[in-house]
Amino acid sequence: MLEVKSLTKRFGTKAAVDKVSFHIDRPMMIGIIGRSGAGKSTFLRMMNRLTDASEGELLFEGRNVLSLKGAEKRQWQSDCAMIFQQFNLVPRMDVVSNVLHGTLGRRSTLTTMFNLYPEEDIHKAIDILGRLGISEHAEKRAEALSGGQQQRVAIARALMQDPKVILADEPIASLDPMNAQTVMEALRRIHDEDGRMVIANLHTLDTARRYCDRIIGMRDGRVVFDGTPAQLTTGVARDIYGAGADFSEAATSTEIRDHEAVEAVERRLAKLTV
Ligand SMILES: Nc1ncnc2c1ncn2[C@@H]1O[C@H](COP(=O)(O)OP(=O)(O)OP(=O)(O)O)[C@@H](O)[C@H]1O
Repeated sequence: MLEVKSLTKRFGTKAAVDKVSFHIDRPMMIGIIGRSGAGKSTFLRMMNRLTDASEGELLFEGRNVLSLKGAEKRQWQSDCAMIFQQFNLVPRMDVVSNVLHGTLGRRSTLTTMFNLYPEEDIHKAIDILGRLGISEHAEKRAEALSGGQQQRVAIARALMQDPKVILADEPIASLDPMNAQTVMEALRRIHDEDGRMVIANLHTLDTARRYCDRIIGMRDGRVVFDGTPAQLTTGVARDIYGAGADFSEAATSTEIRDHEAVEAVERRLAKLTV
């Protein structure tokens, strides 16, 4: 289904992605983990052709997507929708119009300029918002929503393209733990219910373990781990993050904890001990 062979991207002499190879034979939810600069974003950007590869192959359903040009390349970009850490919505535009922007690839500039969307698309957008639990916000401006709700709008926009693959680049990095959980659950459901492949770059181990079927660990552009959540032991994680014996999983955790409450207690205790 997806075969990546010796995929490499160099910026000058530095290889940001260095001979990455792996094979995925069915739609799965895949987490790519690794510290900042490991090459995770560059990999996703090559996959949906935002960045050209320096070397290697990336085959999806037998087609080398790296050699696609023109209309075929645009079709591929529509087949593999991307969502980003910062949502990339139009803040002052209402939610449903933001979602309808997901159909831009197949519409003329004129109809887009005048916001002339077919009724069928409007119904589809509202149905998708309903699936993601945010249809009651359809008429609000995107900027009026919480981060987690905005990210679900971005997922809805991606779903308007009816993609085969969803690429999510740090989708929860800007969210608090509660919103992060809602967004990860939405991505998981899209995979489970629609059978779409989801590939998400994640900073945190516990999120990857909890939501993904397979985890790929990258370090300095290379794949240093490829396995199931159960195989991702603390020792392996230490290797992926290039950390020493003092490595603590908590440092990469998004577990729901009441941080503010803990900090408030710590501040109070600090005052008492002065
Ligand atoms: N356009 C670019 N020009 C030069 N170097 C780049 C460019 N894009 C990425 N890099 C370098 O490639 C390496 C991998 O970057 P990349 O953004 O893919 O890592 P990442 O694992 O996604 O990290 P982060 O989580 O911080 O985004 C880094 O050393 C980065 O500085």
